[in-house]
Amino acid sequence: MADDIDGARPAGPRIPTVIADDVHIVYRVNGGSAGKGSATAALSRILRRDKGESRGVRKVHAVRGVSFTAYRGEAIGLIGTNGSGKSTLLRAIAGLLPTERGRVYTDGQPSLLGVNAALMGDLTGERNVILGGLAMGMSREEIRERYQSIVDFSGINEKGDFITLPMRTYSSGMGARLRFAIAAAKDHDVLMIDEALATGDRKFQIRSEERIRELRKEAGTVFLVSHSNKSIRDTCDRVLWLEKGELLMDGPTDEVLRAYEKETGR
Ligand SMILES: Nc1ncnc2c1ncn2[C@@H]1O[C@H](COP(=O)(O)OP(=O)(O)OP(=O)(O)O)[C@@H](O)[C@H]1O
Repeated sequence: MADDIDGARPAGPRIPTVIADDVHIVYRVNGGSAGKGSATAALSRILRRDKGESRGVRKVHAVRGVSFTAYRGEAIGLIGTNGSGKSTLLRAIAGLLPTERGRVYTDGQPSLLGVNAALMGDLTGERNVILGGLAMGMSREEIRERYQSIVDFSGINEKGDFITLPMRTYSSGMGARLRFAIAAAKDHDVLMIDEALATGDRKFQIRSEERIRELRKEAGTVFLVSHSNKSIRDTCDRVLWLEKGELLMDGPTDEVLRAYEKETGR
């Protein structure tokens, strides 16, 4: 378990916020075409069908037996090469994917902030702030109070009045900044951020890293998926390293990143 390296964790007993107990996640994909074309593959498909297996459904075992306990005040980085199961694990913690085996226990409602978080492209940034706020359970009054600070935090209006344009006209970085600003306006029990920092520019990254540190002090738990080792180093005190769906390492940021960098050469 990681020791606190910068004193952000509140004193007193450690309170668990997320417990993953031997979690397995399996996707079922329709229309897969395993070995299509070869006579043996066709024969084995027919035999499988005879055994009652549904036609054309392939399974992807994306998370394999992951267990860990996260505590209040921790910022935990999730690292691993492409397709290692990071986003899938976050979605399972958020309750968006069922576990095939094992359980996820959470204290409070985890909020998942992905770069693809579902705001509406045809609505203006302004309307999306309201929509996002309502979706997070804020009242209209709370949204009105925080509206300006959300827009200021996002920096969307720094170069002109963009907040009144439809969100589909934003660059990917602008969209990610607005989504982060909306999610960060609320104190979360468990906030999960999927790559959001990587898309903003450096100035915005510094601002969002600052906000992550604040959220930790307010006793939430933050999970951050990122391919930027620097973002992970700057914000997290503990890191989970996933590879092929398995938890390879769980420990203090420096220790895990050093091993990861040695293994992957980056
Ligand atoms: N909706 C889906 N349906 C079927 N398989 C999926 C789906 N989403 C992800 N997978 C598979 O699950 C595995 C893990 O994917 P996941 O997106 O969790 O990885 P990741 O570590 O977040 O990758 P990246 O760093 O590239 O974002 C991969 O093999 C991927 O092909």
